Amino acid sequence: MSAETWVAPTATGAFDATVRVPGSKSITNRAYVLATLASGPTTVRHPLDSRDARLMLGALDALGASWRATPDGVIVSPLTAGIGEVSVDLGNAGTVARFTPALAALGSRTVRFDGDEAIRRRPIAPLLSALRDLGADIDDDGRGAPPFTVRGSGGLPGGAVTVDSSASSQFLSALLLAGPAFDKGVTVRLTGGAPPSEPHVAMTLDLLRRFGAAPERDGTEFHVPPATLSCPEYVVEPDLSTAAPFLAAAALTESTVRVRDWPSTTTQPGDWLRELLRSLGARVSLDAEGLVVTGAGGFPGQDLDLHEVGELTPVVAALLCFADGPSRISGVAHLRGHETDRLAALATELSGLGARVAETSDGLRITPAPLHAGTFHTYDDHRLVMAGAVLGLRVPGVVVANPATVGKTFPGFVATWESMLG
Ligand SMILES: O=C(O)C1=C[C@@H](OP(=O)(O)O)[C@@H](O)[C@H](O)C1
Ligand SMILES: C=C(OP(=O)(O)O)C(=O)O
Repeated sequence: MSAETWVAPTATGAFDATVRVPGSKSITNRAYVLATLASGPTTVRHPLDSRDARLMLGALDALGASWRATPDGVIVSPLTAGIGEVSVDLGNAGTVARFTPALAALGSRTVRFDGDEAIRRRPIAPLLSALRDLGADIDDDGRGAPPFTVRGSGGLPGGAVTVDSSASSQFLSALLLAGPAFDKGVTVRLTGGAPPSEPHVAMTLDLLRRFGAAPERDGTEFHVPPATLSCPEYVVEPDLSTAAPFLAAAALTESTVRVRDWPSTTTQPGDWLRELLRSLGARVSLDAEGLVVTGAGGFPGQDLDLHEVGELTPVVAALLCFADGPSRISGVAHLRGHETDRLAALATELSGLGARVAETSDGLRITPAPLHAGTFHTYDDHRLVMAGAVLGLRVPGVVVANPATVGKTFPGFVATWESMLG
């Protein structure tokens, strides 16, 4: 692999591999945020160590929390009071950009938030407006995206607020995660369409409960009363969305792939992959060791609404390029505000390798066609690197640009992928 490109390896036959994927980004970064609001230290075991997780720890450090690494985890100590001006680097991490501004508003520092060029295109206005309604003092340039500055005033009254979370479930999750620390807690009523990524909302409620809060939900209304949080130890599950390309590999090469430590119950959206792979004819079984998937060869085109599991779209789109007929992906208009405009990027890059892919208003239409060698550009999007790897399994000469960008969630992806193929 050169630094700039990686020729994704082609499978020469069926294989049998066992894979370990790192901790869930979404769980790790929620656990870190809640740990800073707890009354004592939290040991987060098996957390993700990646760019997004480090950006979160860097942000929490700037905001006045402290942490230290242990051999199998990170011990996070709560936020402390402090004054002065600090900066938070958001990189291109949605969880950092959306989950940490409320923490800044609860503190006493003046905090400037900014990051990569790409984060300056990702929506945040509905969240900033809800935080202002809850008492936060925030300056922004009116574009509805970073940069922005939060002037902490030592606490927030909280109370009732409405938010349109249809562009990202992270707006809602951000308000709920900070809810226990507001004087009056928070009552959030959703306006606009249903938030995407419903499992991530369930994940937020689950972690709040694990830290001792008592969130309640009644349809589109959520209530989080004030609470003293505590969770001396939290064990992070493997990231099931990171597992997606490995499971797709089993499906595409009639191989067997075991993903270790797949949880028997989880709020992660990646658990839906079990259902998808079964509908593609794969054999899927879950036992104490993990998930085992054996691919079955050809599969029909699919009509998939991915609204609840949008982050899986790049890998699923790559997989569907090998279906026996056309497929449709819908419900994911919000992917235009992800790491990149994922619908445009996937349409361009999959078409560039020979597939017939068209953008729709909320998804993609994919008509399989013989694919050929070429460069697969990745737009600083970790999940496009994973999609390129999946394509390369069946198409010799797929050159994945900027493979290192996969370090957002899995710095060891290329090495693990190559060792899976033996
Ligand atoms: O809360 C979270 O951890 C996430 C929520 C989802 O965001 P959107 O609702 O913006 O899609 C998901 O796509 C992202 O990868 C992680
Ligand atoms: C949308 C994603 O990330 P983020 O946490 O930056 O929103 C993703 O990982 O697919």
